[in-house]
Order: sequence, then structure tokens, then C-alpha cells
Amino acid sequence: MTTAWNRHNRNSPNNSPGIHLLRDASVARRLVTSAAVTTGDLVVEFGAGTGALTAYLERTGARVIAVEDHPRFVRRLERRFAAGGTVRVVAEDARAVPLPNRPYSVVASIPYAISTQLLRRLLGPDDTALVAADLVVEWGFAKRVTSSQPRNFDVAWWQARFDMWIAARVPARSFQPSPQVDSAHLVVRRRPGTRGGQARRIRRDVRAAYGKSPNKRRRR
Ligand SMILES: C[S@@+](CC[C@H](N)C(=O)[O-])C[C@H]1O[C@@H](n2cnc3c(N)ncnc32)[C@H](O)[C@@H]1O
Repeated sequence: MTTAWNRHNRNSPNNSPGIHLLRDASVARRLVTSAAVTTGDLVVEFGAGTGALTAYLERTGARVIAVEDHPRFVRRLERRFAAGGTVRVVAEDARAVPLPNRPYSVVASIPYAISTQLLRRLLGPDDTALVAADLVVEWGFAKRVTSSQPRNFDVAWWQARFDMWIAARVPARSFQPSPQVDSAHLVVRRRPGTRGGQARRIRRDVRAAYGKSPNKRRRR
């Protein structure tokens, strides 16, 4: 965990940039209800913080993998969820932690700074095992990835295989400390028949339309 300490060398995690803890329980409840996970399902939460969302996920009976890279949060999570036996706390960077091979959902209030990287990891691979995600993301980011006119290959590729929509606006005051901007509850659902060979065909079509350059399509 030396890496995480190096990156977060403040005494209080609450003073670290990008850490906005959910203080509105109704947002956490809405996310978990929307995800509709149940006993036996596998759920990954990225950036579990102090467990505001994890606590509701635990109640579903699903197996929860709570990924968090801040050592103080990791210790709090381990203490808080030790008794239940269904939450596994993983002290790793969300950008590098191995992802499940079997079908899984993601429910998370993710750090704004790694939103694009995380979506690339989750939605990008042809054989991704991700089935569904309910995410709290920055409002502008949610608008870009759900736009009916995707501006780059990544977003077009994600939209070709996943239904993506904004379920609700999440006001900045729902977090402690409040970020500068509002967030969104972004819903992602994989469409059937969009993995493996089918994914490769879809990718070819999207690439033909968009190329790899974000600006290519607009210049045509
Ligand atoms: C927006 S806060 C959300 C916290 C918690 N889920 C909640 O809703 O209260 C983002 C969390 O992600 C963690 N985090 C930031 N970058 C991370 C990374 N690269 N890998 C894992 N966790 C990260 C932060 O320490 C923080 O706990």
C-alpha cells in the first residue's frame, strides 16, 4: 500500500482532492435499488470511501468487492464490514485491479478524475463480463457519454454495446465536501449478443464510422 500512501500523503482523507463522500442516503438507496442485485450476484464498487454505498450493497446479500486505495479508508472499511462476510475490501488502484471474468455489476460513486479510464476498462474489452453499472459521475461527463451524437470512438463504441442513460441529477450538496458541480446517476446496461465475435463486428462498424481520432467525424 506504499503507492497509495505516496499519493495521499495528507493526514485526513477528507482533505484529499476528488474525495466527496455521499451524505445523502437516498442517493445510495436509489443506486442500489436500480442495480437490482441480489444474493449470489457479484458487485464491484470502485472508490468505496467510508462505505456509504457499501452498506446498502451489503444488505442485498450480493458478494461485494469494495475497491479503495486510500489506506485510512481501507482500514475503516475492513473494520466496518468484517462481521458480515459478504464484503471483500480490496486495497488497490481501481485503474489496475483485476476485473472479474464472471458476470458482474458495478455500483459506485467514482472519482471524477478517473471516470474515462474506468469506463474504458469496464466497457471497452470485447469480452467484458460487465453486465450492468449504476454510477455516480460528474454531470458533464454523463451528458457526454449519453449524447445521441457521440463525439469520439470510445463513446460510440460504448453506446453500440450498452444502453446508457441518466436516471437522475445528483446535486453537489449530496456530498461532503460538496464538489463544484452537480453529478448524475448514470445507468449502463449491456445489450444481449454484444460480446466475442459479435463485439468484433460491431467494433469494425463503429471504427469505420468514427475512426480512432476524436475529431475525424466532425471534420468530414
Ligand atoms: C467520490 S469518493 C466516493 C466515496 C464513497 N463511495 C461514497 O460514496 O461516499 C471517491 C473514492 O474513491 C477513492 N479513490 C480515488 N482514486 C482511486 C483509485 N485510483 N482507486 C481506488 N480508489 C480511489 C477515494 O479515496 C474516495 O474514497
